[in-house]
Amino acid sequence: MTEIVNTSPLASHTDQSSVVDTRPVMIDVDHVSMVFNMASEQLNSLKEYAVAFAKRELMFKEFRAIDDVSFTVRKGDVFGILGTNGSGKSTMLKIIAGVLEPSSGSCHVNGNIAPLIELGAGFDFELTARENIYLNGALLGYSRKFINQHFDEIVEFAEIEKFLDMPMKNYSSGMVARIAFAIATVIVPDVLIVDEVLSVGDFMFQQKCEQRIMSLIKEHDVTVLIVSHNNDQIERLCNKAIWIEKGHARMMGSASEVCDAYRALGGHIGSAESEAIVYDTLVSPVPVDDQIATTIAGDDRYGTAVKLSALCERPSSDAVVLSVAELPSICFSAAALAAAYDAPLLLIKPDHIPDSTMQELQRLKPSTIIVAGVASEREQGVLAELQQHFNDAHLQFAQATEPQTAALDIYRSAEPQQWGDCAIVSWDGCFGDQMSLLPYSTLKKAPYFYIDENDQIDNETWGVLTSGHFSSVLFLGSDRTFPDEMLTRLHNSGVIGTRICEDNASLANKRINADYIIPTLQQQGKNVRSLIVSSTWQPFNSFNIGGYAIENDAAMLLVDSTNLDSMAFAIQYLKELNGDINRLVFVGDDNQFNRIDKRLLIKAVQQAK
Ligand SMILES: Nc1ncnc2c1ncn2[C@@H]1O[C@H](COP(=O)(O)OP(=O)(O)OP(=O)(O)O)[C@@H](O)[C@H]1O
Repeated sequence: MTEIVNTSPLASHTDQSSVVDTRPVMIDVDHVSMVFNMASEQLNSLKEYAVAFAKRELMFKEFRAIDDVSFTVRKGDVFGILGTNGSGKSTMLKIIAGVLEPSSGSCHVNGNIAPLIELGAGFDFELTARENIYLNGALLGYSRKFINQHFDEIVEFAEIEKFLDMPMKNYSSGMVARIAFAIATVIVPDVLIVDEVLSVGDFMFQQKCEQRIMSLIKEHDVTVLIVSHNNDQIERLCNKAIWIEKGHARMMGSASEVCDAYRALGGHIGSAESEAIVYDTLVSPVPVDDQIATTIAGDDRYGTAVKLSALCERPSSDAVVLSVAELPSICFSAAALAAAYDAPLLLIKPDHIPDSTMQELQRLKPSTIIVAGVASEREQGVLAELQQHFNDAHLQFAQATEPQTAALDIYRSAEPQQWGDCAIVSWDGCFGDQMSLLPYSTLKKAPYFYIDENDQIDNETWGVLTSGHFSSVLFLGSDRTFPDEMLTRLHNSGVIGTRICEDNASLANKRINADYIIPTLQQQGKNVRSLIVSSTWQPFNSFNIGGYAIENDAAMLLVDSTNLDSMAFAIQYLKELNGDINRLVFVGDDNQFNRIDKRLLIKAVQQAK
């Protein structure tokens, strides 16, 4: 059975520095486990609890929040703790700060600690900030005289001069974080422990805290322990880090190595085998040649479509297809229409043309504009904008907004002879296969049609498919939706029907490349050397990829970068292509593919050579 979140140590790479470190050990966590006892049934009141306790009916189940974790932090280290939600980071910090006693193992801290762990602990929210500075200072062991001496410094750092005499219950969590951080760092502690504080304040304050931490480290050699969800922050501030997952230590080492592994694997689902493939690629010594990768990304889906349009030369076309970027099926049909017209596809909102799209339209100066997917009651906005800016252009609307009727409307927006002799029939949610096919459908000028809400091909669509225009139809779906009997009927009308149905989008992607895109380009004397990397679940960046793919002899590579199985499949697939590929074009911003995702796939390309 597939393990969803892996927790075993990435052992071969755990803290393998061979240099003997002679700096004093400040924190020594030795085989620490923390077991919480939780009532196994829900008890709603103290009375219920007392009754259950008296009857000896109180049952507990053990929950191991930390499981045999060991590490040492040396003087001057800035040590980061990474891990997904609930993985045990705060519990670990509480054990180090002495707030919790470990169930087994030991934890020693050498020197005094300034713990910034639970935001608001040590404050009385009915009191003013001024009173709380003395209260919290006293709890941290500072004398009144010491606080008096440093009071202005604390207030100045926390930037709360104007609110000093306001009760703290009226403070925002960011303001509470400012005071807590200012008080805790007014002395120079031996060990500073920072939990959620850095993530609560605003950006300016976070920067100020980071600067204070850096000066404590540089000027006073303070040892710092930081927990953060933001691995960029851990990488920026820390020299070493540990990754804890569901209470287990997965990896310890230099902050940059641990952060990279966490970016590639942390919180990502997938089998242990897939994780091993991704991790081995990550740590393999193959140099990363960034030159083989390009990224095409605008500020949003509209901007990305504009970038792709601008990268394609289409001297023969003076038309533009606009599609509302809401329903993928309408956009796929519109992409096919753009291919039929040899025209660019740009994206719009239902009631408005975004600025980037408008600028590209003004650059292209089309004489025909075909708009797909604008419902009649909302069309006025788009229509008015087009009439205002493109008074002389011929405007055409395909107004239907249901996948299957919109596809027919869009098909009829071109003359039959503009279409090729192949058609594609799909269902609305089948993004991956439709994306994989885009270079082929563009090349073949193949229209996309859709099954109706009863999973049936309606009579009108069937009539178009068997009109004699098409010689072949690709069906994206299983034999439940497209049964043999239907293919036979189609065959009797002189049309060859083929089903494409694989277990997942990655397998279908590979089959579509092998059976359709690579051979079709080869027939034109072209070899596929590039892959356009698109996110499996983000079709909105990729609808007008077809024209770009054809001009660049490219096939598609669909990857879900949050899924280790998908990432491992892509790595293996690139290796199987045996060095045929020498260019990757990533479509979409960092949310689709971050620098580690890109690095992994670039390495796979280089390993294949
Ligand atoms: N006092 C407690 N009793 C029972 N369970 C607890 C207790 N404190 C923490 N836990 C559980 O231990 C696990 C680890 O919690 P912890 O707060 O250490 O995680 P974390 O990594 O800091 O999470 P987050 O990133 O969400 O802050 C969680 O499942 C949590 O519910």
